[in-house]
Amino acid sequence: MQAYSAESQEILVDVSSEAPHVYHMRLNRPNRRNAITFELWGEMKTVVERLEHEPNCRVIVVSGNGDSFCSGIDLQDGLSNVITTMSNGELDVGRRGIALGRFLQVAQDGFNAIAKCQKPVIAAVHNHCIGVGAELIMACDIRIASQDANFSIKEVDVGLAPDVGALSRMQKIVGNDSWVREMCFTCRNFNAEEALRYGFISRIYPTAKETLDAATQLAKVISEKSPIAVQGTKVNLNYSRDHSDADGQLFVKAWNMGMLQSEDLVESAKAYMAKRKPLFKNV
Ligand SMILES: CC/C=C\C=C\CC(=O)SCCNC(=O)CCNC(=O)[C@H](O)C(C)(C)COP(=O)(O)OP(=O)(O)OC[C@H]1O[C@@H](n2cnc3c(N)ncnc32)[C@H](O)[C@@H]1OP(=O)(O)O
Repeated sequence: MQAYSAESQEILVDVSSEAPHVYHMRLNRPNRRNAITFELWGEMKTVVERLEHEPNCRVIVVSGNGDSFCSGIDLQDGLSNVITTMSNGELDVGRRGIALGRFLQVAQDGFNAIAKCQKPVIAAVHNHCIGVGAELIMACDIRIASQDANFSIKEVDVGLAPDVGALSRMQKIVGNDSWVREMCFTCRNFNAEEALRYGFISRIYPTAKETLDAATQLAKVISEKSPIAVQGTKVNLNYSRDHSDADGQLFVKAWNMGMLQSEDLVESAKAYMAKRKPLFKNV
């Protein structure tokens, strides 16, 4: 499954399946350090939604081809539409605003597709993870990185408030609000060790290859579990993060009133008693 650029026929987001039930989605603009364009955001949404509806896919790994994970928005091609819209003298301020909103929505939709996808998404980061690259991984469920990874919430340095998820997600990922604000206001680089210390990532590996191998291994472990239970866990973690305890518990009770009736509960118990690995059907 590939997502081609309509303009250049470039593969912007490369998808492969390297293990049963594990799909690997790579940002594929290595000559631009995987800088993101609006076209790539659109392709990302298409790819993630396709994988969400692919019964064989249970876990998604995201990485970047080439020397860096992602160097942020494409400062050449990514901002040209925005700048053209802003300087369109034929539109009044309200119409320019609405047109800009449409671009921002495409960007948000690209990453929201990852956050909303019922299947866990694991980010394997190496080297640069800048601006919207850092916002991308904030939409993922699990973030791991190589020793050389370096991050920055760079948006203020290009004159805007981060608007593709950092301001709504970063405080929920990281418990230290003071550190979050420092990173967002100063745009300074932080390395893998600092990211790990503050809980922005959960593991560090020596090299990019080892990080990707570890992400794939982690994905395999998750993919062998009941897909009903794993996807239910993601849906409910997302729901409970944004609701009260009482609402969260009501939601998971309603969820399990349906999902407990799947054959996965019985299969898990049978496998335990028979001292064998459980086998679960695709969903
Ligand atoms: C809707 C939201 C609107 C805006 C949101 C913005 C949020 C952001 O993402 S802000 C962050 C923007 N990104 C940056 O400021 C980073 C810019 N790039 C760099 O600083 C460096 O390239 C680097 C990532 C530190 C890597 O440096 P190095 O290893 O020395 O490689 P280079 O020779 O610089 O890069 C190779 C090649 O890639 C091109 N490139 C790299 N990043 C971008 C980019 N973000 N946009 C466009 N092109 C990029 C670079 O120009 C080089 O191209 P050549 O043609 O080979 O010269």
